[in-house]
Amino acid sequence: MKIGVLALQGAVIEHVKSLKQAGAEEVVPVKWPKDLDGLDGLVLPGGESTTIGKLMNKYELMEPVREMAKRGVPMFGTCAGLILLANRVQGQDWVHIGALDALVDRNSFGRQVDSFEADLDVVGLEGSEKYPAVFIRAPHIMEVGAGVEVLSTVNDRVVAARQGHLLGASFHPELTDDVRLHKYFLSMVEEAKKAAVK
Ligand SMILES: NC(=O)CC[C@H](N)C(=O)O
Repeated sequence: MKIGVLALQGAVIEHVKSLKQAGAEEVVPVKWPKDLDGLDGLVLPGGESTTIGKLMNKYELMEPVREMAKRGVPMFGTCAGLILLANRVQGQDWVHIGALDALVDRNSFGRQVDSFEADLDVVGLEGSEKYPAVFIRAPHIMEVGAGVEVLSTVNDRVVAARQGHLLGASFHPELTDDVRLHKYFLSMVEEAKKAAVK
């Protein structure tokens, strides 16, 4: 299993570590289109979505990543990565990858609480302990399409969701020691691989 982490800006090394801890055999940083070759899954880290989007265009990664999403390669977008993955962004007339059927609102938790932690119930994770989530100038999901499963909410706001091979979270799972969400993503990658073999 080979997982890529988009490495243009943001929390890259932390995702690499978490993925390895969660059991990924090979994790590679993605900077150039050739780095996408042979990936079984791709993580889109947090940072600043406008900047990452611009860099994806500059490094000619946007089109191939869109194609991969269409082909069913599993992708996990966290924070800015969720914004990159969404097919609608509130108040913005453009999208980036545009794959996850969701309307996302940027920086939606207000200035005074730009960063906070919350213990969440997340559907599909191992065990019954709450998941410690770190939110940094985080987006939230305002609406989801019919094929999207809501995995977690904070104050009635959707902060994690899945649509088949696509996973998105408002928070930063790579900044905690709890790697259950990364494990969950790896299980999606396994599923996709099995489906492809059949
Ligand atoms: N921590 C983050 O990734 C913040 C996301 C950032 N506020 C954006 O809109 O892109």
